[in-house]
Amino acid sequence: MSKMRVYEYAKKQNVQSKDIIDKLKNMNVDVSNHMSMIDEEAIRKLNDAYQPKNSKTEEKHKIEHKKNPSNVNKVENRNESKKENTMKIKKDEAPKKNNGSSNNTKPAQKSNQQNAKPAQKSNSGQQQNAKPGQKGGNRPQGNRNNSNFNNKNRNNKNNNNNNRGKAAPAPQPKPTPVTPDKITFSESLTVSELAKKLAKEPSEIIKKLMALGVMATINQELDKETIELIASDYNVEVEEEIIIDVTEFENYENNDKEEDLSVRPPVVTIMGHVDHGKTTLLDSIRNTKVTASEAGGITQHIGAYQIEDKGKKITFLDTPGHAAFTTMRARGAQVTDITILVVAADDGVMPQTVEAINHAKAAEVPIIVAVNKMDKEAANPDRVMQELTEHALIPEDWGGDTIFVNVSAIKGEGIDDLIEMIQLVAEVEELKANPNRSAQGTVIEAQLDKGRGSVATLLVQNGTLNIGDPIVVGNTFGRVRAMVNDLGRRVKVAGPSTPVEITGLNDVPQAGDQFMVFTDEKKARQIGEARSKKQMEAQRKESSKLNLEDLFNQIKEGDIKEINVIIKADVQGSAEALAGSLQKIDVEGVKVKILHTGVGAITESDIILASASNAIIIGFNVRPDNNAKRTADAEKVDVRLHRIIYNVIEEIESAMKGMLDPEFEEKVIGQVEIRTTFKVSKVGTIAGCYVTDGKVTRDSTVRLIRDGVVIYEGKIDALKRFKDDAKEVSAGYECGITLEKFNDIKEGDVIEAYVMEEIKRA
Ligand SMILES: Nc1nc2c(ncn2[C@@H]2O[C@H](COP(=O)(O)OP(=O)(O)OP(=O)(O)O)[C@@H](O)[C@H]2O)c(=O)[nH]1
Repeated sequence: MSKMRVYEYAKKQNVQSKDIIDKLKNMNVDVSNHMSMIDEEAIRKLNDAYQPKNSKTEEKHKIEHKKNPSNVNKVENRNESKKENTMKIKKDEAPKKNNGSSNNTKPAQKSNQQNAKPAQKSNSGQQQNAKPGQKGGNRPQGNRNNSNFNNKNRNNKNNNNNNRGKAAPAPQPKPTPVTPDKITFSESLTVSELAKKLAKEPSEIIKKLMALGVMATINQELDKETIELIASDYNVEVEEEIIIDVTEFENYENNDKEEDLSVRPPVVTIMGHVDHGKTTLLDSIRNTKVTASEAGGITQHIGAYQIEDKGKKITFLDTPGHAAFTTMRARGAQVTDITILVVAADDGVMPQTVEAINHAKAAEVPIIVAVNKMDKEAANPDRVMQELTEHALIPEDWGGDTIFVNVSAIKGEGIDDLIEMIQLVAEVEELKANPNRSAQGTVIEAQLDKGRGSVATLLVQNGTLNIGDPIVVGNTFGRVRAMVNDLGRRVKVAGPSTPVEITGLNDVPQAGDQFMVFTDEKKARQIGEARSKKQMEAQRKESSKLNLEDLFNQIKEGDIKEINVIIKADVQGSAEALAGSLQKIDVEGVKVKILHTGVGAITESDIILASASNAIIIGFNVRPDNNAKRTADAEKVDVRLHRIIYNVIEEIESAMKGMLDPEFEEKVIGQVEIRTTFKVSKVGTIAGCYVTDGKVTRDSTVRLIRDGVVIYEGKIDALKRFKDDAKEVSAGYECGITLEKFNDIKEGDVIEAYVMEEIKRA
C-alpha cells in the first residue's frame, strides 16, 4: 500500500485527524481534510515526526499522573501493571539487549541468559532476511521505537499496526519458566502461591508434598518448614520477610536517650489478706497527705491517686487486691513499681498474704511490709516478721533486705515512716521516664458513663498526655476530650506516673489495656480499628478452638451441653458479678460458658462473636447500638436486655432447662391378672384378664411377668371389654388382651401396664 487517507493515518497513530492535517501543512504537504490522500513520502515524514513524540507523550502522561494526587491509587495500579508489563517486555527483550541493565533481579537475569540462544537465532534469522519487513512478525516485540524498521515497513499496514500497538505475541516457543535462586515469603504461602514463586505447576508441588507425606490441596497454607523443604528440593534459597505489625504497640521503638529521662514518681499497689486494713491504709495515706495540702479538693475515686510529700509525688493504685494486680499483669501491663504488703499484727500471715507475696514476686516488684493494727493489744509484730521469713521476706534488723514498717492505719501512726520508705525504695529503683514525648501507659479502670460516654482512668507511664491528643487505648481510639485528675480537677497535661480520667474514646477499653498517643487522628483511628478487628478475629479463633476442646471434653464427660453467653454491662463489676452468678447456676447436665464479658454498649463485634459461637448476648443496663441491632437481626442472634441480675439468672436457668433433652420416667398405671387364655386361630392367644390395680389403657406399654420374671415387654395389640374395643379398663373389671407378636401367655401371669412420662426439672 503506497498511499493512505489522513484519518487512517490518524487512527493508526491514535491522534486527531486535525493534528495530522496541521503537521502535514507544516511540512508543506497540501491536504484539505481528513479524507485527503497522503503519499509514501508524506507518511515517512509523519512517521519520523510521530515516533519520538509518542514516547514523549508517554513521559508526559506519567508526570501528569504523579502530579495529580487524586490519581494516586490509579497511578499505583497503573504503575503496578506497568511493572508487570515491563517485566514481561524485559524478558522478551532481554535476548536482544542481554545486558540485564534494566532488570537486576536474579531470576530475570537467569531468564535472560537462558533465552539468549533462541532469541539470537531469531535475530540472526532476521538479519539474513533481505527484506526485513516480510518477517517483521518474527521479530521480538518492542520494535515500536525502531523508526527505521517502521519506515521500511510502511507499506505493510498490518505489520505496522502490530509493531506499533500492543506487544505482539511472539510466535517463538514460550520460554520455560525459570526456577529462581531465591524466594521470599512472609508468615506462610499456599501451595499455589509457592508453585508460582518457584515457577512450577501446583500439581508438581502437591506431588512433592505427597512424597514428604503431606497431603495438601492447592489452597492449603504451608508453614515455613514445609516451604523450606520444598524449596531446598529445587535448590532455592528461602527468605522470610518479617512484616512489622503496626497495630502492636511493642513494635514502636522506645528510643528515649538517657539524657531525656528524668525521675518519675513510683506507682504503688497495696496488697494483703482480707480485713488486714488495705482500704483503711489507703484512706489514711490519702487523708493525711492529700486533703491537707489540697484543701477543698473533692476526692474522686478514679482508681488511683497521687500524694505529695516533701515535694515528691507517689502514685497509689486505688484498686487493692490481687485480682486487679494480676488481671493487669495477665494483660501484659506492668504498672506497679512497689508493693505494700499489709499484714495485721494481731492476725499474722494468712493465705492471701502468701498469695500477695507470690504475685509481687512473680512480677519482680519490691515489697515493703506494713505491719498494721499496731494499736491493738494483741498486736505481735515479731510474730509477723517470724512468719514472713518463711516466705523469704527477712527484715533488715535480722540481716535481710525487706523493709518492715509498723503502722496503725486507723490512727494514722507510722504513715510518715511508710511514705519515707516508699520514697527510699523508689530512689533505689531509679524510676525514670521521658516527659517530653508522646504519652503511653495503661488503663487502670474504664466504664460507660451515662452522660460522658466512655470514661477511662489512664496511668501515664512515659511521656506526657495532653488534651486533644489522638490516642489508641486497647482496641478503642479517639481524641482526649477532657482530663480530670484524682481531685476532680480538670487538667490539660499529665506527665509520667500521673493517673487521669479521660473521655473521648469511641468505646470502653478494659483495665490493663495499653494506650499510646499518635501524631494524627487518622492514624489513631486506623490502628484502633485494626486492633479491634484483630482482637475480634483472635476471639473468634479462640472460641472455635474452645469449642473443639469442649467437644472432646463432652465426649469424655458424657454429653454435656453448654450454653454460651456473652455479657455486656455498664460497669465491669456488674459484668463480673453476672458472670459469676451464671456460672453458679446448677442444672444437671448443662454448663454456662461465658465467652466474653465487657463494658459498654453491645456492638457489632459482640454480635458477630455470638453468631460465630452460637451464644446468647446478655445486656445488663446497656443496649445494642444500631449496627449491632441490624446485625443481630440478620444473624438471628438472641440479645437479652436486663436491669436486674436475678431476672437474668432466672431466664438463663429456664433456658438451660429447656435445652436439655426431655427425661422420661416410667409410671406404672395398673396391674392386670391373667385368669384364663383362649387360643383363636388367626388372632393368637387371648388373655382373659382382671384389672387388679389402677387401669390398663389401649396405648400403654406392658410387661408380662411370670413368677417375678419379665418375659415380655411390648405393646397391647387389642384391649377388649366383652366383644368391643376398649380405650381403657379400670380396676375391678374384666377384659380381654392380646399382645403384639406374643402368644406365650399363661394363666397366672401378671401384666403390668405403664406409660413413659416426661419429668419436669425442679
Ligand atoms: N484497730 C485497728 N483496726 C484497723 C486498722 N486498720 C484497719 N482496721 C480495721 O480492720 C477492718 C478491715 O479494714 P479494711 O481496711 O476494710 O481491710 P481491707 O484489707 O481493705 O479489707 P478487704 O477490703 O475486705 O480486703 C476494719 O474494720 C478497719 O476499721 C488499724 O490500724 N487498727
